Amino acid sequence: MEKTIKKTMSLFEKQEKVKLLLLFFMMVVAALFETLGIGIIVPFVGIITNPESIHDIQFLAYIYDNFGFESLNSFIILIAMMFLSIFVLKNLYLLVFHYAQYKLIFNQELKLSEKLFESYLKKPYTFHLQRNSADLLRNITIEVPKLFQKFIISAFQLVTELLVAICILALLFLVAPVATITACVLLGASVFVFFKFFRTKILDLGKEQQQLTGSMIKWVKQGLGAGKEIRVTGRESFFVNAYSTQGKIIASNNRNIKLLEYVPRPFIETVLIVIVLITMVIIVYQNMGTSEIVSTLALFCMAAFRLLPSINRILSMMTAIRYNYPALSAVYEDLKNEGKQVSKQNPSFSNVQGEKTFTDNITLKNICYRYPNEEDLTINNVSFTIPIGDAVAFVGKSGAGKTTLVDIMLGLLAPEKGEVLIDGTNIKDQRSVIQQKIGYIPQSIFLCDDTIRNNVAFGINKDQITDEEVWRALDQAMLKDYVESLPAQLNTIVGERGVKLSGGQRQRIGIARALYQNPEILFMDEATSALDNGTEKEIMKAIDLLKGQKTLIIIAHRLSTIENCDTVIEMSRGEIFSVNPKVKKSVI
Ligand SMILES: Nc1ncnc2c1ncn2[C@@H]1O[C@H](COP(=O)(O)OP(=O)(O)OP(=O)(O)O)[C@@H](O)[C@H]1O
Repeated sequence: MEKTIKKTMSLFEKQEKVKLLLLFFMMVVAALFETLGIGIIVPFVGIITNPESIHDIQFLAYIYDNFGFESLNSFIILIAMMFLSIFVLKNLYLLVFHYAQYKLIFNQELKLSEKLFESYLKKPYTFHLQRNSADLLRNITIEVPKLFQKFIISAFQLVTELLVAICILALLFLVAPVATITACVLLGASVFVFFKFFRTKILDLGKEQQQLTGSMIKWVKQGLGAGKEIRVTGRESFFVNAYSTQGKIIASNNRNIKLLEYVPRPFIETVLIVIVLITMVIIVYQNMGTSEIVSTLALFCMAAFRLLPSINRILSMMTAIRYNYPALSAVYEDLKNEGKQVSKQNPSFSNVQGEKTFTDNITLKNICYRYPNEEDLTINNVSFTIPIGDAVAFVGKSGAGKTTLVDIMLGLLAPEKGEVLIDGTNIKDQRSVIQQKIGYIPQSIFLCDDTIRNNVAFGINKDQITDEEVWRALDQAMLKDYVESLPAQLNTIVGERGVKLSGGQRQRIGIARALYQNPEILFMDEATSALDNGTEKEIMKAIDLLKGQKTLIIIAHRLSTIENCDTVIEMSRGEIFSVNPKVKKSVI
């Protein structure tokens, strides 16, 4: 319990905790209002059954005597109006309270899902190598809402209901202590037995549900992601079956949890009927006067009327909290050790070619790298220096470690041993400068379902994009003529993952994207392999024009791509096999 509260609180910042505390006080007032609504039943019924009793209540007698009431009947109308006003006030307050509660909860939900999304984007690349994106998608879009709308709201409502129940029971205790104590013992024991029995089962169901939801998202993603291959080979049913296997277990779990939420209702109802009957017997045996018996019974019936849904809710809130606890764990684990949320403002962007930031060289010193959970080193003691302004090519058989080495130079993977220096400074220590000055063209380009302009000026605010620079980059990537021929030109939407473009056009958008920011160092990881020989030659010609202005680091399988490089480094099994080899087609 303490751990759960700590975990929950760690998701909120100081200011938000203050708001939560405020909400807690509002909750206490709400519970008092609820109790007041029930508590005033006793004097009200007492006055109706015995109007003369107003003379025994000092406050009412004062009003009756001093405000010119001529008959008890007109005074009873006033009392009824007061009674109604208290109820209206109570319900208005509850409306405001619920508004404040939902406002805080849903604002926090948005904040936390943003924080989680941001933290995933900023996690080291190795984190993403080890986690399935379906689980991350599930955490942001399903677990965070579940955490707030099911876990936290249930916790809030549980506290409110508990407070209401305690206040009502305290009120009952004042009127009829013996009957109330009997009721408390019976009710407490019933709730305890119920939970003792189903506690573990509920938590296990919650955990399984979370894992299965991730699996279902994974199968949908995989099925839709491989749409073309699936249609060609007619394997749709394989994916549908895999999806529905998980779905069936989810459906059966949902049925079980709904049943567990329902079971307490008839059970508690029976217990409460027994309690009311016992209470009546106790009251009758206590030899009270008729009016007292009627008003006490009215109080008990009203209390039972309010307590029954309250206790039902307490039980279903306890089930919901337990069932949705895994959502808290998932979000907490992924946000653990995250610092404060950073500003949503994009870092300033400049693609103006000015004075060079890097002037000397890029040096790799004794780099060793091992992928997480792997035994063998993928990169083994690699050292070399690339003078700034040079064009260097990495060649070697598939799996030799070229991409891994480039990922290390990009700062995506942190070496187990050794360091990458640019102009003598470790890249770790100049991260933001490097992000501005490095361009990277990967093997396959990720395109957003957006315009060509926004895909070239990727992740840059609209007001910072210059169309001339977009055209310049498209020109360098040999795509200007094509884009000019389109009716919407730069405003053309490329479709999801660029489906409205050819493979070569997609790749060229990626090249234009890297060139748009005028990088000083350009990494190309088989960037032109999807292009036909003619287009590749043209692009390489354009890239060759950048020689001297930019440092070019190229991984390529085609001889033609690297023929103008200053240095060719041949890799084999994670090591440098030779430098400037007589490149044969077989090694590339
Ligand atoms: N995330 C990973 N986890 C474990 N091993 C990996 C991972 N990524 C790559 N490897 C392994 O590291 C080795 C080097 O892979 P890398 O992608 O660097 O080779 P490459 O030379 O770029 O190959 P290619 O030319 O085919 O792209 C391979 O044996 C590969 O199986």
